Amino acid sequence: MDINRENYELGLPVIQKAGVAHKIEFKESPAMPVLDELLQDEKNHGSYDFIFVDADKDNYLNYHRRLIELVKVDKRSIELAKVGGLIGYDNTLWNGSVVAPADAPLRKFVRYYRDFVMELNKALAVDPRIEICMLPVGDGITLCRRLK
Ligand SMILES: C[S@@+](CC[C@H](N)C(=O)[O-])C[C@H]1O[C@@H](n2cnc3c(N)ncnc32)[C@H](O)[C@@H]1O
Repeated sequence: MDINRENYELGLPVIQKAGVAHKIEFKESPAMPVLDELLQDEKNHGSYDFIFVDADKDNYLNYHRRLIELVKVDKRSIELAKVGGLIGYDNTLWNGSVVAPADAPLRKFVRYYRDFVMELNKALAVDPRIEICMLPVGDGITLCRRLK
């Protein structure tokens, strides 16, 4: 899912070349309502083997709640990721700003999202339902394996 179809279409030739286009159901939409829609269908609960999150950093914790935390819907507790499944959060080093001194000169958008990324990193580090591994590749990817 992506709010911008053009970005999906940019990668589509590679997806087609790999012969996996038939496995993709693209949704042009903000992620949140799509996740909420997925949560409405019981067959999606705890069913996802792998989820990759690479969108608006100020919503990562909201996404995390829908993917792994127990969201209460009609008094039932539900979530999307499978036990044993993986969630990847991209940009968790956020241009290195997460370890920069508070007064470091940062570009405006880097500074704006830094606190959100740091908040996510802290929440993931103490979340007992997952084990995490931060890969220092690119802009940092944190892999979370759902334990329970
Ligand atoms: C850094 S790009 C990554 C795209 C893709 N993962 C890749 O590596 O090519 C971030 C993407 O998030 C999308 N995006 C931003 N806010 C979003 C939202 N609220 N819901 C869904 N997608 C969003 C943008 O349109 C953009 O395509």
